[in-house]
Amino acid sequence: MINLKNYGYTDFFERQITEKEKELGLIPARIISIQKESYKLLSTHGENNGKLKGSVFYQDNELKTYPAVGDFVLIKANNQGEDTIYRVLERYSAFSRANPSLPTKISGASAQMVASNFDYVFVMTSLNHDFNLRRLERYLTAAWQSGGTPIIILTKADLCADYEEKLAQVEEIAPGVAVHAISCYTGFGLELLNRYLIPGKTLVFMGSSGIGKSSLVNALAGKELMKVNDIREDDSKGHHTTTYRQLFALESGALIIDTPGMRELGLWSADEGVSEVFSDIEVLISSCRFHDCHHKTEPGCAVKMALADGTLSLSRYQSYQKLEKEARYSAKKAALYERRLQNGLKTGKK
Ligand SMILES: Nc1nc2c(ncn2[C@@H]2O[C@H](COP(=O)(O)OP(=O)(O)OP(=O)(O)O)[C@@H](O)[C@H]2O)c(=O)[nH]1
Ligand SMILES: [Zn+2]
Repeated sequence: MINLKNYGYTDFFERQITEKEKELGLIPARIISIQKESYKLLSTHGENNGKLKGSVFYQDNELKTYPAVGDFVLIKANNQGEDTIYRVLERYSAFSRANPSLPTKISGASAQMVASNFDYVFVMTSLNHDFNLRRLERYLTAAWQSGGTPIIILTKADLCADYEEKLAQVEEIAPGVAVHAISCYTGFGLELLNRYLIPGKTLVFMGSSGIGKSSLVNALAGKELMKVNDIREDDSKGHHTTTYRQLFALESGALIIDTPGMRELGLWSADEGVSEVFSDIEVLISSCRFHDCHHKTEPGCAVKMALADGTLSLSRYQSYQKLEKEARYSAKKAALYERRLQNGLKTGKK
């Protein structure tokens, strides 16, 4: 019999099951892949296909949370055919695709969830063409916001003569985040990643196409689980090779989620994430003489001073301003939507 604990099931989920649900005979399962409308599940009964319980999911479209890969759901197991999915248990971390008109916080249904219940987010960029600190900041912001712990992975170290300098640049923009330079070709740096391959813990990968995600998955697995796309190194224009959604276990007992949606993540709402990534700037701001300082002409402005003496680079400050503005914008949208939703509920409309 399968022990769901080996697949990340914890008390956090167990506590969410009501007495009534237990009486109904519902049991937990983890979603391990989704293809169109068809779900693949893992429960104590083993692997099976599942379908949504229609009466629960289709009537209440706006508020229902649809399952994503990584979710723990409650099912009625069926030994003859498909299991029936009753509901999605609350997630401790999640990524969803950008949908600015329907913020994820409020509507799990419309903002498409692409992965959930992961512990580590491998934020990846290659040390050659893809290397871009500003993009890394955006990924990092989204990673913090997802609820997972970001780990930065700089790939293709074998193609970069000055990787130590780049590593230092990354450490500067990512205070408190572990940064690893690796090469899947030479094996350089890979053994240091073993510390994240903990039984029952789930990993996701974030990064542009062609930076070596599949190669890393294969290296960690010790065998070819993912097809590696052979792109020419001189143009770096890989195309998406992974077209199926999956959650699978490595020999170490760690779990990996790799879904196509993870590869298309944008940055939509970064409210909490921004202060994590730019904590140095937030510290500066808090030491401006005026608490409502605009960091323009005010005397005693710590930001202006840091910009002047070079402790804060202009590009980093500009990137902070941009993300902070986006975060404020999406927070406003979220609030507006929430108000509309509540008004709708009060008047009985949905
Ligand atoms: N030089 C070098 N090339 C690498 C390394 N890792 C991967 N590559 C190459 O980079 C290309 C892309 O690798 P993939 O692992 O398919 O990258 P991916 O991020 O999974 O790409 P998508 O599936 O398109 O998202 C392939 O040609 C790999 O052989 C490395 O450590 N060093
Ligand atoms: Zn100021």
